[in-house]
Amino acid sequence: MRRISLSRYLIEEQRDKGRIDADLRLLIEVVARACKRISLAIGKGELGGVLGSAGSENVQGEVQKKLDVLSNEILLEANEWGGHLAAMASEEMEEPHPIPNRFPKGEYLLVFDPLDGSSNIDVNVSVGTIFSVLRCPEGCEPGEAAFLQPGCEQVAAGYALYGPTTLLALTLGAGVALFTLDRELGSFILTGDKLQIPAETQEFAINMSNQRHWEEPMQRYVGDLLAGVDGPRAKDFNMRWVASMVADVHRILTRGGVFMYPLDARIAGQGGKLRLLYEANPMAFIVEQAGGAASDGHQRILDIQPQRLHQRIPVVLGAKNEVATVVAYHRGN
Ligand SMILES: O=P(O)(O)OC[C@H]1O[C@](O)(COP(=O)(O)O)[C@@H](O)[C@@H]1O
Ligand SMILES: [Mg+2]
Ligand SMILES: [Mg+2]
Repeated sequence: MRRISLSRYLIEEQRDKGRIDADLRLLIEVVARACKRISLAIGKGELGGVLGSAGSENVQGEVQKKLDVLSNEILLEANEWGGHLAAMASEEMEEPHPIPNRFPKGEYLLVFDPLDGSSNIDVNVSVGTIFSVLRCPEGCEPGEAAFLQPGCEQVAAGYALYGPTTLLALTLGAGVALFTLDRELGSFILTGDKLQIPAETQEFAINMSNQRHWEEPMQRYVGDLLAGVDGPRAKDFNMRWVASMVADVHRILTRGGVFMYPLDARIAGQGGKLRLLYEANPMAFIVEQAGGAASDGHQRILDIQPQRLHQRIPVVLGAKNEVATVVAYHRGN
């Protein structure tokens, strides 16, 4: 593998392969720079005064951590003046944030979960940032309607994982590349290319404490996994649950598996737990680009037409054959 920097990788994608234009290249550079700043803030922990609650709630009624607010501000501030965007939207903001008139504007839309896995911050477990890039439709007003595009329209998506090392996974629609932050150089360096998720797996990720609230097909499916070698699946399954989607999806990208956050009776009214535009769609894009699949249990996530900016959906993603099996259980097969 050529240990090239993210900048060099993006220049090659633009100049040699013609996959992206200069604006998209620079936009991703800005997002990566913001992720480096978030990584530094997280690394300081208690010493940087960044742990704990911010004493506020976001639009979805969730208590905001100081790092939720800080990460959102870092991403907003870094991208505002870049000149490549029409607007941004985030988990932490009720409405989209149009680029102020004093800054140059571009034709892209950026939507992000600035800090994913907030419940893990204070216990020093991996968290991440998830982002998705869309094109602002021709002549669009950069309001909510502009963002309501199905995930198959994404032109780029990625996540930063702030773990023992800081990683950046990126897709531009032609495979998934992985970069590791070299802390001395301050650069993301290519350490994985054309990542592939094996079609078969014996590992699943789900919050088992919600079991009694799931719908019948999910109860049956997970019941059959737990029955192991003596059950209908005739093999033993291992289970992992970090409770940071970025970390759980990254494990699947690295060693395979299936990740699920299904509908449960308590959250049925809100459609699910995970957010379509800035959690499910970017992760579905990455997983499909790595040869995996992503479904809400019934249909391909990337085909879903969003109705609202903060819409939630059930998510099943990872190993292609295992996702197909989950869908078959939902069809009653
Ligand atoms: O606490 P639970 O129910 O296990 O849920 C964990 C899920 O919630 C999330 O933390 C939601 O993300 P936020 O921290 O951005 O709200 C996912 O990352 C994770 O998969
Ligand atoms: Mg999240
Ligand atoms: Mg979040």
